[in-house]
Amino acid sequence: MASATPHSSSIKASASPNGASSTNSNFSKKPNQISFTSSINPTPISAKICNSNGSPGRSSSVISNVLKIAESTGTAALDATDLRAPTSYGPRPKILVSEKLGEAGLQVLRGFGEVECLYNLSPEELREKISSFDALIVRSGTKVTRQVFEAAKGRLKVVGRAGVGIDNVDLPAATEFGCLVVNAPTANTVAAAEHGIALLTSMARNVAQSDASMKAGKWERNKYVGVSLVGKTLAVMGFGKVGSEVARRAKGLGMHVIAHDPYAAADRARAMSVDLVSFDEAICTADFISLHMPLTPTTKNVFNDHTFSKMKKGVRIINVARGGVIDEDALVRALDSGVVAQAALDVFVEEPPSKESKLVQHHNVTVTPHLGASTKEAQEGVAIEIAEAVVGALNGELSATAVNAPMVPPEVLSELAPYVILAEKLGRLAVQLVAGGGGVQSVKVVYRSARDTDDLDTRLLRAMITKGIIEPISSSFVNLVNADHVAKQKGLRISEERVTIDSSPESPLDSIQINISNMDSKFASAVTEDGHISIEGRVKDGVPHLTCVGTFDVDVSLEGNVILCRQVDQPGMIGLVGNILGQHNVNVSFMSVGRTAPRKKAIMAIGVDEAPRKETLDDIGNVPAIEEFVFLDL
Ligand SMILES: NC(=O)C1=CN([C@@H]2O[C@H](COP(=O)(O)OP(=O)(O)OC[C@H]3O[C@@H](n4cnc5c(N)ncnc54)[C@H](O)[C@@H]3O)[C@@H](O)[C@H]2O)C=CC1
Ligand SMILES: O=C(O)C(=O)COP(=O)(O)O
Repeated sequence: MASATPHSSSIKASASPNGASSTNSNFSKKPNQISFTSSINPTPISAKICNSNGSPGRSSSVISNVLKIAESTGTAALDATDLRAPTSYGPRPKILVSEKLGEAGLQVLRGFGEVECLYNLSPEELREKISSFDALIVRSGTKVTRQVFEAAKGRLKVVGRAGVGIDNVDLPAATEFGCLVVNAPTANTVAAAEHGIALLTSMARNVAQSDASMKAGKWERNKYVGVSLVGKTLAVMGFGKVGSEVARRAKGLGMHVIAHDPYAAADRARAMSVDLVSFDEAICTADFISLHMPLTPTTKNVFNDHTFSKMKKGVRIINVARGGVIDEDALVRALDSGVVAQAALDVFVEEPPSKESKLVQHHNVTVTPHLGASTKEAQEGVAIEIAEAVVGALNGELSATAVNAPMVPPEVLSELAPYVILAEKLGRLAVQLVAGGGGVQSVKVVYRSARDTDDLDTRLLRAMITKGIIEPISSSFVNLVNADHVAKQKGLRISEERVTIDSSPESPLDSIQINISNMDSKFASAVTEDGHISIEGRVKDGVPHLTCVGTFDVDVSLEGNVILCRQVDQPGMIGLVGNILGQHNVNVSFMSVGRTAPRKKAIMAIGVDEAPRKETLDDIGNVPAIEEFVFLDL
């Protein structure tokens, strides 16, 4: 075999409309196309793919991990099991439920996997046990820290938060470990809003304090004179799901409602006759302030000495969001000074707070032990919502409530399914064309599509290209959750370019091209004039095809592995190589030849079911007309 030779810049493929021709075992020649039918299975099947040593290797997950191929129909159904860690959980995944979950949700989980409910685990116990589980379901009481993900040793694939707030889950760590986090964002909205209103009204009328007084044998009618709500201004801080439900109910009580939320749409507020105002205007003008923003680095301690000092004297504060948005010591000071007349709190920086907490003990403070979501109805709803999300995620579906992965609607997903396989396979092929394999730093992906730019979500495709490029050359496990993170860690920069073509926008993509810059190739013909290793693929009848290598057009379905040969175009080459493979019991699934001109240089792309042994490849290399060749393991 001749070693890789410099690529001729004048090469231009031209054989068929796409410049390629395919071969057929019976060599029946169609104009510009010969199709090889002896071992072709036109429908994608879950192919057993072997490593070069012939054993089923990690590459076998290429198809099965990304897609479940429906063998009976030949249609590909997306199963984004790349959300899973590489360890397999067998038929019954194990699910740890670490806090009380509604029975209906537990039933959904039990129908799918082995469920263990272990409430009140200490952090140490959780870390000890977590590596035996594929999924963890928590509420607000379990801290899912980086140490938990580390202790999971790659087995934990999904954390389900049975509720809204995910501040108890270390999201960056989850993402780094490729663990999907899903929550149940809607089922407890009404419960939380109702609790907010309960706290508002009971605080205004001293219900809790007077109840305690009566139970202590007293009758203190003059002490517990309350304040009326009607006509008072309520500032809703965070006009999201809970905040807007609180606003709606407060309006029903005759209150004037204003809201502050930097991200809320003004027309949604207007439709409810709520004025969206600045933070300062909200806190300076309100008689009551109800907190409904998430705890984030920006909202942490946003209510502090400084902001309390701006409030109207005698303001009343309700918090059913998160304790951490208030500096609790500052609130005690504001209560003592009378700036804040009363507070009603469901949530605390530390839960449970210490028994000596001055805030909890304060006579002007009403407290509940994080009960916002605790209605029967909400708990059943949340349990079902999270159980379905976790089961879906373990089944490899992309979740609509994913917190750390793109949420891709099912219709987009099914349309993109074959392109997702194509993207990963092109990534795998491209990196194997690099001399030495590793060290790839800069990849440009060109998507040709007739669709508008915002009508094509390429995040999935980019993630799968990243996976394809990184996994064959490292021990990293890449999925949709951690693809960008792993790429960054490896110093791999993937830039994307969209080329709009004049064609039917019915299919989302015409082609995907991958270009790797500044790297030598072990197959010189894959290098373009401007020095990139370049390959391109398309989806044909739902099946991914390799359609261009360097400047040579080819056409090989990417269902098995691929051998690329560059040779002098001459009669008998297809038969010669086909014979060698046949003699070595290697099943050819597809062959295609792309050439510059008759009897000049040609590239033969051969799809093979099995990985050829070294002797087979040596025999191919010994064919005098073959100038270079490469075996690419899919
Ligand atoms: N006490 C309890 O049992 C419950 C507490 N919650 C908590 O209530 C909070 C809100 O929940 P949802 O309404 O379901 O969430 P959501 O996401 O629908 O609403 C949160 C809103 O806060 C806004 N926001 C973000 N940063 C803000 C800032 N700096 N200032 C003002 N607004 C800001 C967002 O734009 C969003 O509109 C969450 O923190 C959640 O954990 C929710 C349910 C039960
Ligand atoms: O959904 C939320 O954000 C809540 O705070 C509810 O918490 P819980 O599930 O009751 O521990």
